[in-house]
Amino acid sequence: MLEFNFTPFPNLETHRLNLRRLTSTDVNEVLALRSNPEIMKFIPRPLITNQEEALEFIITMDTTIDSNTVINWAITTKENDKVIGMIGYYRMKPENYRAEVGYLLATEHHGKGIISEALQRVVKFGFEEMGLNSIEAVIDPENIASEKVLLKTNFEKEAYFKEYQFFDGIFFDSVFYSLLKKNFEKY
Ligand SMILES: CC(=O)SCCNC(=O)CCNC(=O)[C@H](O)C(C)(C)COP(=O)(O)OP(=O)(O)OC[C@H]1O[C@@H](n2cnc3c(N)ncnc32)[C@H](O)[C@@H]1OP(=O)(O)O
Repeated sequence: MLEFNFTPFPNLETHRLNLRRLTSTDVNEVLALRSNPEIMKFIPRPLITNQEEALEFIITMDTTIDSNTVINWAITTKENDKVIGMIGYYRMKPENYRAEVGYLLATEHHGKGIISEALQRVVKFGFEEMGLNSIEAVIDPENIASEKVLLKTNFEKEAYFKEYQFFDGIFFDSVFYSLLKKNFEKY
């Protein structure tokens, strides 16, 4: 079974971005991201509605990183340490050397290739540092922007599950994408 170790926290860097640990000082940015119905439209999680819930989210992330069960990075630009998005492996399947990646980004930064850039780095970390053999991403079939990000990062569409998830009284279809280590290594 694969074992993860996120201590010390792995800060990552890309051409334009820093990927760092969330701290309690990021509470307003986390609240802005997770309370925005437009950003959360395709993410089946309850909206965060106040600072207390945002702080609780940060503390939960911190605890799960400490226990090596989840890893989440705050995305900032190199010019400004303010959080503009988040990316992470939110569901681990260590017995299968596999993890599920997820991400979100503040609306004003959409369409500039930011998540593609962050994902490329996080995928590299997943294969080279975490020891993953495969990475999966689960998206809503209407989430075209997320699909484009995955395809640009060489993920392949594997399956379409009808009414796979139940959230807020509705059954949602889910599309599964994955990237295998052996295919990542080709690029
Ligand atoms: C696996 C998962 O985590 S699923 C959940 C993903 N997160 C969300 O849905 C949260 C809300 N959405 C977002 O935060 C962002 O839109 C993301 C994360 C999906 C994409 O981040 P971005 O940094 O904007 O992506 P990036 O700029 O790399 O690429 C997006 C591409 O989709 C395109 N696009 C964006 N919206 C749309 C749309 N509605 N229809 C068609 N294309 C679109 C962009 O033009 C761009 O295309 P290009 O590569 O040809 O230029």
